[in-house]
Amino acid sequence: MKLPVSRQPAPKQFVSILWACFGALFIVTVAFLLYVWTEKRIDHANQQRYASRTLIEELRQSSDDLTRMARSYVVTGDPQYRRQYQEVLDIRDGRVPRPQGYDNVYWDLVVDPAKRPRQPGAAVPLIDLLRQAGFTPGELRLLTQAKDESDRLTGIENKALAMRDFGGDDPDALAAARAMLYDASYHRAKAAIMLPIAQVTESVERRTLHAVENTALQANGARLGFILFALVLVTLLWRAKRRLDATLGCSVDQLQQEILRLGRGDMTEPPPVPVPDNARDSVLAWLAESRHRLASVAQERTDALARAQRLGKLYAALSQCNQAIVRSRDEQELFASVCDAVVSHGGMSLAWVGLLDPDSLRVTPVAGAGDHIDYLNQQPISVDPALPEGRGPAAAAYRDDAPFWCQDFGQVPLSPLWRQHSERCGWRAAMSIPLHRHGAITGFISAYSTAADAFDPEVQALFSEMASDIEFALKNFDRERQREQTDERIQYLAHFDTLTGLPNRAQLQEHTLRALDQARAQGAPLALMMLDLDHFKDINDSLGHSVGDGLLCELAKRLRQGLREGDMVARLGGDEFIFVLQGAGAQEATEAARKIMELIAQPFRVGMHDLKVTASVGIALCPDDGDDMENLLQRADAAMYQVKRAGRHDYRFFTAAMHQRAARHLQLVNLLRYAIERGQLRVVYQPQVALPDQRIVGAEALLRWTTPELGDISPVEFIPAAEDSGLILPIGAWVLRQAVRQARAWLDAGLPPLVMAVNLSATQFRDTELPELVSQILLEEGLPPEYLELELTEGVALHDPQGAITMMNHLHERGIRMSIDDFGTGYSSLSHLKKFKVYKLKIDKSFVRDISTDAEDKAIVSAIINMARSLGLKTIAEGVETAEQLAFLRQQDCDEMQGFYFSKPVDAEEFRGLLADHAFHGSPRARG
Ligand SMILES: Nc1nc2c(ncn2[C@@H]2O[C@H](COP(=O)(O)O[C@H]3[C@@H](O)[C@H](n4cnc5c(=O)[nH]c(N)nc54)O[C@@H]3COP(=O)(O)O)[C@@H](O)[C@H]2O)c(=O)[nH]1
Repeated sequence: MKLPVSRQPAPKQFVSILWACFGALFIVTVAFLLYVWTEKRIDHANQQRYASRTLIEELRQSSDDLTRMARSYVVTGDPQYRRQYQEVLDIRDGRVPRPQGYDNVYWDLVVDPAKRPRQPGAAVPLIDLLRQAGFTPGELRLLTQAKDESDRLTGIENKALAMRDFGGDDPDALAAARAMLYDASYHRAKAAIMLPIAQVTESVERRTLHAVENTALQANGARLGFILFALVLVTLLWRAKRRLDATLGCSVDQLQQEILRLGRGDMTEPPPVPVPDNARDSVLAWLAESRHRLASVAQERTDALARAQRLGKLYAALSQCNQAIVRSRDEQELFASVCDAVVSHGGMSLAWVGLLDPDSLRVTPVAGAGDHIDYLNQQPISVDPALPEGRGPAAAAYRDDAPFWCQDFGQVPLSPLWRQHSERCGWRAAMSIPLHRHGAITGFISAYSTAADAFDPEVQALFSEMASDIEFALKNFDRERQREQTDERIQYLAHFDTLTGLPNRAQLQEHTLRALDQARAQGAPLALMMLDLDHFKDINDSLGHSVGDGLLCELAKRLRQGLREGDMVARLGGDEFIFVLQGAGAQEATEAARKIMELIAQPFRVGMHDLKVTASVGIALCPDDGDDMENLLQRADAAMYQVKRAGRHDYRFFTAAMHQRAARHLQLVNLLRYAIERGQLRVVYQPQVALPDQRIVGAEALLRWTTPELGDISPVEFIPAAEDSGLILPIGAWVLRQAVRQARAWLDAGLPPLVMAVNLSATQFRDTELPELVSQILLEEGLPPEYLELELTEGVALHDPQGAITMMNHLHERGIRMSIDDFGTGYSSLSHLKKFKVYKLKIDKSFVRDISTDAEDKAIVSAIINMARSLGLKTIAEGVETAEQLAFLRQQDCDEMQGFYFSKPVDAEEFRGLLADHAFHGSPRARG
């Protein structure tokens, strides 16, 4: 790895010195070699001097030896001397090898022949040795001269020797021979030999000494140079060492120690060899810096590794969290798993999840894992900044609605409370992330670490991802819970009535089937009872549906109380309830019905209202009236219907007669289906007369139905059947068209204009198509809308006052008049009446019937007329049959009347006659 070294030692000076050292070393070496060479030359000169002297000495010595041997032989006659003489001569002339050490042993040979050294050497003539010995030419010439003189002398000696050999002991011969060796000529010859030898010896001595001295002088010079440059070298080496020390900054050993530490990867601080102040640019400083950088790199690597491990753990925690999301069945399990994962895999000291109460701003821990978990129980946690416990990590996350990261408690100003906790638990870092649900903070996931800076950006990203995964899981839990609730709701709706909580039709059916099976199996009786509140519709219409619903709920409670063990009460809808009484015969059913009616008889408190209600109850028995649910229901219904017809507030058992009535109802519905197409319907008209002058001002269209099978059938009977079967819509439209068409016809016939009143049933009035239908018929039949009046019963108008107002407004906008029929039988309030777009109230004939005799009816009729007047409405009294009734109505300023007193409903032709008659006579005429 290349280190970014800012400062490096400059080794240039050291290198220069080092090169100088090498140079000096070279010179020292050369000087030394020179010195050695000169010393060798001195040795050589000395050797040459010695060799020269030895050869000269040999020449001189051999000459002397020859003289002595010759003289000894001549004097003694000893042949040994004769042989030795010859031997010396042979050696000198190179005829026999020269013995080793010949120069200094020769005399010994003479003394002891047994010990003569005879180590052979080379056989070289002395003259050749002299020539090779490096003598100068002058010297060699002198030596050659000496040798030549010696050889001449040898001739004399040989003559003397021969004389001794041949003369024997002859004294003359001896004397002559001796004279030859001792005479003056011999001595001159001898001197002629020694003189050149002496000259050469002197010359050689002088010359070789001079050479030795010269060479010694050169050797001294070389030695001096060697010493001088050796000193220079030492100086340079000392300087180099100084420079090296300065460059290194420490000793080489210390440097080696440092490098070895570096090599071993030992980066501990502080370094064993401190960097002196004056060595800031040294190798040691560089090494220290490099080691510091390497230590930083190593630390970074260690940190990165630790971070990678931490991230790895957190990824494992995230993975665990995701697995928990998939596996957890509820939030509690999820939160616990997530906390476990964060602590066991994410390396956190503590993790917890708390839920926020948005009202109190309290955070309640619901799951946690790790050390110091007791803290969660001991310490109340809040996000309210006004409280001391409301200034922790969760509060910070809540304040910003964003993750809160505290990297070091030591660096963050904490409230004393949180500082105390962090010190006690050893926490250094903390985080809290808000968890959202439905767009609002629902809680927090928080974690604590004993390591500072535990939440670097990657860790933060992981925790944030974990939090969004948890939010995703919460959303899923919500969806799942909603689905379960929906399923439960569906289940509930499938089996229970939502308003009262009683079993519904489905559950009733299941229960009844089981109960019937049981009854059949045991041969036991069973009673099925149907209850319907009397005039419940009026309560609904007049006091509103909420009051009606409240009443039904209270009623349901009471009905439940009246049940025996094993019995069931169900609500079929509206105010209709069914009882299944197991094991009940007529006696038990009667007791049950009475008990229930007594319970109902007690007033009900619903909101502000004290309501007194009664009920009609029909009872069917199994097996007498049937042994299946459908039959029993039908028959209980028929019995209850009969109670209603008979004036309500009673109970009745099913009888055969009821069965007939139910059958007739069914028959009517079936026949009514084809009544229009079979031409069985017709419309009759009853005049409406103005009271002041008894003019016919209107007509009420009333439907009549005659069948071949059943003859005339009263609208009182077939209109409810038409309502029940839905046939009232086509039939009502047919009536409307007939009436409008008739009104147009009368107008076209020139008869006085009148208003045609047509009854509207509840179903027709609730039909949103009604305004369009009416307009269309008026348009098609060509009747202006002001000639049409739609009669709506008070009950229908009050059933849904708001809907009635809307419908009336629509009709009013089209110019169609509305009136309220059967007024007085309902509970119309003035506020409603004011909003109803009606122009006339029709006083119900039940009040008119007794106005002559009943003071209460008089008062009611009078009140209705006055109220209508105050509201700007007209009044018409129906069912006027007598002159007394008429007189009272006129006295009360009632506007119009309708009744048998004037005319029964008649067909169109007859009505036309009435109109013509009336127009002609201008006065009323009672009809029978
Ligand atoms: N939705 C529709 N309802 C209709 C239609 N035709 C009739 N009806 C309603 O049927 C009820 C019975 O009607 P009906 O038998 O025709 O009786 C009407 C009159 O004959 C009767 N009346 C009139 N004057 C007298 C009287 O002096 N004495 C007496 N006992 N009865 C009398 O009143 C009936 C009219 O009542 P009302 O409509 O309230 O003015 C009845 O409720 C009809 O509304 C139809 O086409 N559609």
